[in-house]
Amino acid sequence: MLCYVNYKRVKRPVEIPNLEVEIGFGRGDFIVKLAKENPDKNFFGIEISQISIEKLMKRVGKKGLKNVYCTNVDAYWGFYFLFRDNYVENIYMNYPDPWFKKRHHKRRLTKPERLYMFAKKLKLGGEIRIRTDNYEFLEFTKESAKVLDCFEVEEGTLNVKEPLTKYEQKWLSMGKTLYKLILRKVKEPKFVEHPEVEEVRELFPVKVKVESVDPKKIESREIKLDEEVYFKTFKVWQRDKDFLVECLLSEKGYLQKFFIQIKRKEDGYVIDVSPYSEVLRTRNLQRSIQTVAQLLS
Ligand SMILES: C[S@@+](CC[C@H](N)C(=O)[O-])C[C@H]1O[C@@H](n2cnc3c(N)ncnc32)[C@H](O)[C@@H]1O
Repeated sequence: MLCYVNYKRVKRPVEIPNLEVEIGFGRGDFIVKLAKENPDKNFFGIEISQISIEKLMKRVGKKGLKNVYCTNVDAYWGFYFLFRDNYVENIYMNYPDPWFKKRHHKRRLTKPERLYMFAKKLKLGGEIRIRTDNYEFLEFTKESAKVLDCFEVEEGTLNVKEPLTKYEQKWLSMGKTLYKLILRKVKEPKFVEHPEVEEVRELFPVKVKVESVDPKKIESREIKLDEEVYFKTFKVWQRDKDFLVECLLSEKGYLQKFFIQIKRKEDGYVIDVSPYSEVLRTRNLQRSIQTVAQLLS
């Protein structure tokens, strides 16, 4: 959930001083070590794996660390929504998925549009510190950095005495060569086209004047709302005269799962996002509510 950090609601942009961010912390060994060794700094982990989040929070709680934050979202959108420009002191990526196949390169964390977002939010003089076992990934990242034209680049092989993370341990035990790549921000990045999501101040409920609701009209539908914007409905639950629709909205890769409620009123039904769903209010979320209304009427 985007507006939550450790299940506590946070205001956006995040106001946490001396902040460093680890992307894809996995088991969390590195971020926990950093936090213990640097009590005067704060560390923010971004992970798409919910299990990793749960594990990190448990560990942080047990150790009583007060300087670790984390959130469960894709790193690009985490940076996009949470941080101000020129805010983050350093960014760490340890052994990001290399996505070997060419057709999967678009998933790489360091493709230009993603690196652009990380660079924008990084302070001048701050560094993106990457470790990888995959030289081709390192070369790819250097190419992206060239496009942005805002980094001083430093690279080399790693001489590791004590493994930092689970993956580092794994690659070392296999005798692999490990590499480091440091991208130091020395100026603002050149503009690169990147995905954006339009937020709105409020979502408005939509009224439909129908006698009854036929769940078949709204169940298991997939509707393309725009380029790279898909709205899906799944199951519909009925409770007395009201309904709840399970929904998914994918906007340029930013995913929201939520429920839409359809409430019986005297002269028809009112359709709105369920108060039990935590959502980011976007233009396309409003269109999703309108779409359900259209399907019903
Ligand atoms: C190969 S593992 C490395 C884990 C850890 N850094 C280590 O060295 O042991 C990659 C991690 O990145 C996370 N990840 C992949 N894509 C991500 C994304 N777009 N945003 C945030 N985390 C991501 C995965 O869930 C996984 O935990």
